[in-house]
Amino acid sequence: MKVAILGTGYVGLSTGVSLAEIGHQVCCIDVDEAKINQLQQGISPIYEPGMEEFLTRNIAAGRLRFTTSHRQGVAGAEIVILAVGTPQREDGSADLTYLVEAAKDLAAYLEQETIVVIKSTVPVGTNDEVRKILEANCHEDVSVKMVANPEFLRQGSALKDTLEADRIIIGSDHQQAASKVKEMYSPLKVPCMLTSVRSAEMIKYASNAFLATKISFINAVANLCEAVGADVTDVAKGMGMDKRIGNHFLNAGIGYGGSCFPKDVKALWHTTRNEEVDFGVLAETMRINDEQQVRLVKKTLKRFAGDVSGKKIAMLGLSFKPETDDMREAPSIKIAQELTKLGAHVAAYDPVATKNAKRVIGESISYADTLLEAVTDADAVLVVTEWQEMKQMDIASLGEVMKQVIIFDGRNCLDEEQLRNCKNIEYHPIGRPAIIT
Ligand SMILES: NC(=O)c1ccc[n+]([C@@H]2O[C@H](COP(=O)([O-])OP(=O)(O)OC[C@H]3O[C@@H](n4cnc5c(N)ncnc54)[C@H](O)[C@@H]3O)[C@@H](O)[C@H]2O)c1
Ligand SMILES: O=c1ccn([C@@H]2O[C@H](COP(=O)(O)OP(=O)(O)O[C@H]3O[C@H](CO)[C@@H](O)[C@H](O)[C@H]3O)[C@@H](O)[C@H]2O)c(=O)[nH]1
Repeated sequence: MKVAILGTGYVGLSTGVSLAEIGHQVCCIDVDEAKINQLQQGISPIYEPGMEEFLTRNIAAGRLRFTTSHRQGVAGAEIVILAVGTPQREDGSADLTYLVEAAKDLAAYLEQETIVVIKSTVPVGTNDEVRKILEANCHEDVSVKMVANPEFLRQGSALKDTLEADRIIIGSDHQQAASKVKEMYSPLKVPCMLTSVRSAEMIKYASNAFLATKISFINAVANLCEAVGADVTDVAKGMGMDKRIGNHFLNAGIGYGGSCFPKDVKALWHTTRNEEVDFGVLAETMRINDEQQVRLVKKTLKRFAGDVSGKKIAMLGLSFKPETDDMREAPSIKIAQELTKLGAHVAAYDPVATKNAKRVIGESISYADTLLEAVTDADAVLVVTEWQEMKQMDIASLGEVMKQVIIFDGRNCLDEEQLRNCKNIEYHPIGRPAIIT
């Protein structure tokens, strides 16, 4: 099938290479010339495991190409997928500016049989609004066929999530269009659910809000565990053994970040307010998350009797999760700001996100080239992102370089056995008893 994709971000690019991989002829379009230049050479503008191999293989096979020209990219496409960003506005609602622009860019090149798929995360009713824009700007003979097809991939495992998704949601009021989109995905052998456009749009927000709520719930349980002397890791394991609860997304830590959960919970909250529907749990989810993101700062401050000024704090991890260089809404941002405000000197290390972090956090903190450089002479270590490198660090040798080995683990990711075998360390996880040797 001939497919065009507008937007080569995490979603557009992952979708593009995956559809090429299963045999479709894919053209990815982006307004960002620098991105397209890189992609044409098989270079991925984002850090995503496996992406460059997929790019190189499919470009070489002639199934994948990149352009800045909407006309060239869309010409002859049976399916056009919109995967542009839908960031949040000041008031928390979804900003649809890019989507509206993309629809206008696309409209003139729509052909009679083209199906338009919205993959971006959009508030309920957006497909109908985009249809109106397309109808107002396309050739008069074209009858616009829309399909809502939200995306559920996670950054860091985007390709695996796309190729081995749990489900594909196809929302359309046009049966033939829905069947065609189902056929496009058929080589993946992933269950497809056909539904209405509005239900498809809602499924995306409800899923993200539910997962975010699960995280805030377990973080609140973690804080309670600390107060009453229980261990949240065991509590989550015991809860998760109940199939009705499930063991996924019950890792307590320093809250959710990233380009999706924070903005999507806010956008859904905004919709509930507009519709005057009471959904207070969303407000609590956001409130708990805001507090949880600075939990490590509070713990550090308490440990140093309320004064961290002049202390060197090593911050291990900057990206919002491992295996990505994305800094959007990463807890590291708030942690760096708060510690700096308190007069601490933060030395941060991340295997891939430093370049992006410098743009977001700026020069108020220092950036180490290695983990060892960050922890040398530090008064405390904060584990902020659970990269493999952090999980595998040699805790026993920290004593040789740090002033004193005090570790605050915001992801509960360090090896307990190793910690217990080390001498003269203090280890403070989230929602679990401290280990002091
Ligand atoms: N990032 C994720 O993990 C993820 C997962 C599922 C869903 N989503 C949703 O998917 C959408 C895209 O997210 P993303 O993270 O890939 O965004 P992104 O910001 O990484 O990429 C969007 C791309 O669209 C391009 N673009 C903007 N206007 C354009 C136009 N008129 N024509 C062509 N290209 C244009 C931009 O230059 C950019 O490269 C959002 O709605 C997001 O909420 C994201
Ligand atoms: O048990 C958990 C699981 C996740 N997180 C945090 O939650 C955030 C989001 O993690 P994750 O969901 O793995 O990454 P995303 O790439 O943001 O993916 C989410 O957002 C995407 C965009 O909408 C959706 O497509 C995915 O299904 C959804 O998982 C990160 O800060 C994680 O550290 C936790 O704190 N505890």
